[in-house]
Order: sequence, then structure tokens, then C-alpha cells
Amino acid sequence: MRTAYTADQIRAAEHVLMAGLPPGTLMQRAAAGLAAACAGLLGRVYGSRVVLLVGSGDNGGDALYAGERLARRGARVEAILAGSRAHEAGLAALLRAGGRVAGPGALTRADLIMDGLVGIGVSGALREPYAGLAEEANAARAPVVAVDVPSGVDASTGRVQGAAVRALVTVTMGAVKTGLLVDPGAGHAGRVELVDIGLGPCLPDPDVAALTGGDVDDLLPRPGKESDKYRRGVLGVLAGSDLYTGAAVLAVGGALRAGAGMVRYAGPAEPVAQVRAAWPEAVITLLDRPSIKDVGRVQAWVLGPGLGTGDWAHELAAQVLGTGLPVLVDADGLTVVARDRSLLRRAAPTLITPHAGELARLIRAERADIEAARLQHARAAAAELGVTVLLKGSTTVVAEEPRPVRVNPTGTSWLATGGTGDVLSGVAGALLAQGLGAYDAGSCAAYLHGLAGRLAADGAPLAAADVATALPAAFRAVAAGGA
Ligand SMILES: NC(=O)C1=CN([C@@H]2O[C@H](COP(=O)(O)OP(=O)(O)OC[C@H]3O[C@@H](n4cnc5c(N)ncnc54)[C@H](OP(=O)(O)O)[C@@H]3O)[C@@H](O)[C@H]2O)[C@@H](O)CC1
Ligand SMILES: Nc1ncnc2c1ncn2[C@@H]1O[C@H](COP(=O)(O)OP(=O)(O)O)[C@@H](O)[C@H]1O
Ligand SMILES: [K+]
Repeated sequence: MRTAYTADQIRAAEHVLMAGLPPGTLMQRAAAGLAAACAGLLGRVYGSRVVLLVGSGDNGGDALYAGERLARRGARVEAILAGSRAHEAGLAALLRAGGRVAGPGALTRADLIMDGLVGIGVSGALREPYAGLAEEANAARAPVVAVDVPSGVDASTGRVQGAAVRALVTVTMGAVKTGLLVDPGAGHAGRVELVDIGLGPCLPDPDVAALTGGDVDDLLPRPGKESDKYRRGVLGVLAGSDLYTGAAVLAVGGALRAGAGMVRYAGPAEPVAQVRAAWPEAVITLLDRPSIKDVGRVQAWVLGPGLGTGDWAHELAAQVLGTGLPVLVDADGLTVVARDRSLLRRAAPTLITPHAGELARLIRAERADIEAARLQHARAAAAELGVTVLLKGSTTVVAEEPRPVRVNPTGTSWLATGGTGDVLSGVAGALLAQGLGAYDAGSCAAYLHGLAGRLAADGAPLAAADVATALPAAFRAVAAGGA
């Protein structure tokens, strides 16, 4: 499990750790790790040109001391001082080692740029000249190494207001910050390398967590010798309408490839015909009225993809949400419960899988606000609605009170295409049917779906059905320890 923390949590932990150490110890540890990471990127340090962007706080101090270390190994180090002051001892150390102060023009001749403008001490959008320097660094040909966090990214949330550095690598001190795992911040951070400065014992419970492939492998149910199709878990899928048939096909496809013992599909004539043609494995009930009575026993339900939003959908929603079984609500199902939120008041587990627009309707918020602050809104929705929330999008997050939000580390922008969400609902539903709790089912499904998306895309556009096809390869990659 990868864990991450807010700026306040880091500051409090640093305070405790620093109390028992000589002044400057932590900054030296940070600088040593930073210099080593930069040397690794440069390959040959001697003779290379390193340009430091130095702000007025300790983030700039880290950069200056790391610059000193590289200068002692023969690098030509130049510091651009962005603030009205710079870390005094750090600057003196750099100058003693042969480094010098330069103007912004130095950026164009750099082999490597170190972004020490601001770290966890920033407030609000970058001011000038910081903002302009961040943009010049992004435009330069040299790779950028961000110190602790890319300047302009909010370390606690991943929010970006205005200009922000885009790094190839972010060398972060003591513990990973939440904003490095959540977009848009994650997209600016590049590869995140953690420098151990001894903070571990002082850290509280994490703010967020990200599953690794190994964690997913440990959580996934596996059939044993005594398994049969019923014991492995049966999923019921209520999706599709005579107007929208594809959503039913995709949701059933995702479910069939995610380990359910059996998938029961129930719907009207058109989607029934399509699902039957695509998936002979599914057990099908043709519904001539909105009733789950004749569908047979299941261990969990998926409700919503392509279902429509009229009386038919409302009646089915009332019936499945009235059972004591785990229910995943997606797509049109979310529109129905947004109109009547009392449907979500139930004791059994409920996993909702909205994108930002659907969550906006559910919690009466603005879509753009949700996209800018995904964590905050997913958490608030989980608390307000009393359900587990899987918020889809560039970074998918899973929130359930009172646990740390799970942030999904897999996925690709190629997934932003119609129907991929339907596949995800099938995968998560199948995991619910196999006995995983909503929190684990949601986060394992997001992980596997994101990985399947990467495998299916492989640098080219994908269709939603390709994601379902790539699911077995994603399960195998996780089991083999290669994901
Ligand atoms: N503490 C520790 O033990 C360790 C800390 N470590 C390191 O210290 C970093 C935190 O250092 P920090 O607290 O000095 O804050 P920091 O991120 O450098 O920036 C604050 C300065 O930026 C400025 N500024 C603020 N907002 C701004 C804006 N919008 N736009 C422009 N400027 C803005 C503001 O300056 P002013 O306005 O006062 O001129 C303020 O003084 C941390 O990320 C890690 O790298 C490591 O060495 C490990 C040990
Ligand atoms: N920019 C993006 N980067 C990564 N994944 C994305 C992005 N946009 C959407 N996705 C993923 O694609 C899927 C889209 O789901 P959804 O919005 O429900 O589409 P649909 O309703 O057409 O199936 C989700 O898994 C979501 O996380
Ligand atoms: K920085």
C-alpha cells in the first residue's frame, strides 16, 4: 500500500522529528537524496549544467544544498533567485562550492532544472516572478526535477491554480504528499521518488492510500477446490433499455471477466437479444414488467447502465435497494437516486460509481468544482449519502467513511471514451458478488479496469469492449507481480 499525507500532517510530523535532532539535519538528508536523484538522471555529473529555481523558503534551501553537492562533483550549478530572500546558509554553501547566481536566461542552457520555488509552505496560486519561471522551466528542453512537490501544485489536494511546474521526476521528502497522487497534481509530478528523512515513526494515519498490484492480488477472491458457480458469487445486472442496449452488453462483459460464478441479466426485449448474442454464458430473464422477482438468487446487484430514468428504472431501483444485498448504482441509476435520495437509506453496502457530472447532480454541486477538488467532494458525498463513492475520471478515487480515500494509480486518458464506465460497473459488481466489501471492490475494480485500459490502449485509441477483453491480462499481470 502506498500512503500519502497532507501538508499539515507532514509539518506536524517534521516538528516532532526535528525536536530531537540538531538544526539543519533534515534539510541535509533531503538535499543528499535530491542530489543523488539528480545525479542518477544526469548520468555524468562532472561538467553538466544544473540550474536551480530557488524560492524564499526551505524548499529553496533543499535545492541550494543539493546544488552544492552537485557542484562539489564538478557540475556547473547556477541558481535563479526568485524571492526577495533566499536560504542564507544554503546560498553561502553553494557559492563556496563554486556555484553562482544567474538570471532567467540560464534555463535555456540547462541540462537539468531543479524546481525549488515552493514546497508545502505555498499559499494560493504562484505569484510573479515564480509563475513566469515555472512556465519557462516547462518550455525549456532540460528535464525538471521538482523538489518535494512541483511548484504550483497544492501538496494536500493536487489542485492547480494558474501556472505550475511539470516535472519529469518529483523527489519528495519524508512521505508522499496527497497532491502527488491526485490529478491534476499527479499529472505534473511525473515519477515520484521518496527520500527517507526518518519521518516514518512520526507520521499519523494516512490521508489517502493507493493500492499496489500486490495488494490487489491479496484482496482478490480465488476459486478453491470446493468452489462451484453459486459459491463463487452470482451477480444480477439490471441495465439496458430498448433505446440503450450497448451498456447492458458491456456491463455483463465486464462482470463475466471479473470472476463472478455466474451473471444473471434481466431486462426488456432489445437488450436481452443483444446480451444473449454477445454472452451465451449469461443467464437471462426477459422482463415484461419492472420486477426482480423472477430473476433468481444473486449475491449482489448492478443497477443502472443504460437503464433509462423513467418509472421502469425507478421501480427497479426501489426493489434492489430495498433488498439486504450489496448494490452498485451507476449511470441512469444515479439519475434516479438523485431525484429520490431516500432510496439510498439502507443498511446493506451501496457502492455508487458516478463521474463528476453525475456526482454534481447527486450532491447539488458544480461539476467544475468537483473536478478541481475530487478528494474533497468524494469524501463529502460519502459522508452525506452514507454510501461508498467511486468517483471516476482522470484520477479515480474511492471514499468510504471513516477510511483513508483510496486513490487509483492505474488508468489512461484513452479510457475517456463511451462505454468504459459500463465495463467498470460490471467488474466492481462481480467483486461485490464474490464477497468483497464496497471499498475493496471499488478500489480493486478501478485498479484492474485502469490496467486493462492501459493494456488495451498500448498508446492507441481503444473501444470499451477492448477493455473487457483485456481484463484477464490485467488479472494475470497482478498475479504475476508485474503490475
Ligand atoms: N520543515 C522541515 O523539516 C523540512 C522541510 N523541507 C523542505 O521545506 C519545504 C517547506 O519549506 P517552507 O515551510 O519554508 O515553505 P516553502 O514551501 O519553501 O515556501 C514558502 C515560501 O514561499 C513563498 N510563497 C508562499 N506562497 C507563495 C506563492 N503563492 N507564490 C510565490 N511565493 C510564495 C513565501 O515567501 P514570501 O512570500 O514570504 O517571500 C514562503 O516563505 C518543504 O516543501 C521541503 O522542500 C525539507 O528540507 C525537509 C525538512
Ligand atoms: N481523463 C481520463 N483519464 C483516465 N481515465 C478516464 C478519464 N476520463 C474518463 N476516464 C475513465 O473512463 C471511464 C468512463 O466512465 P463513464 O464516464 O461512466 O463513461 P460511460 O458512461 O460512457 O461508460 C471511467 O472508468 C473513468 O475513470
Ligand atoms: K518545488
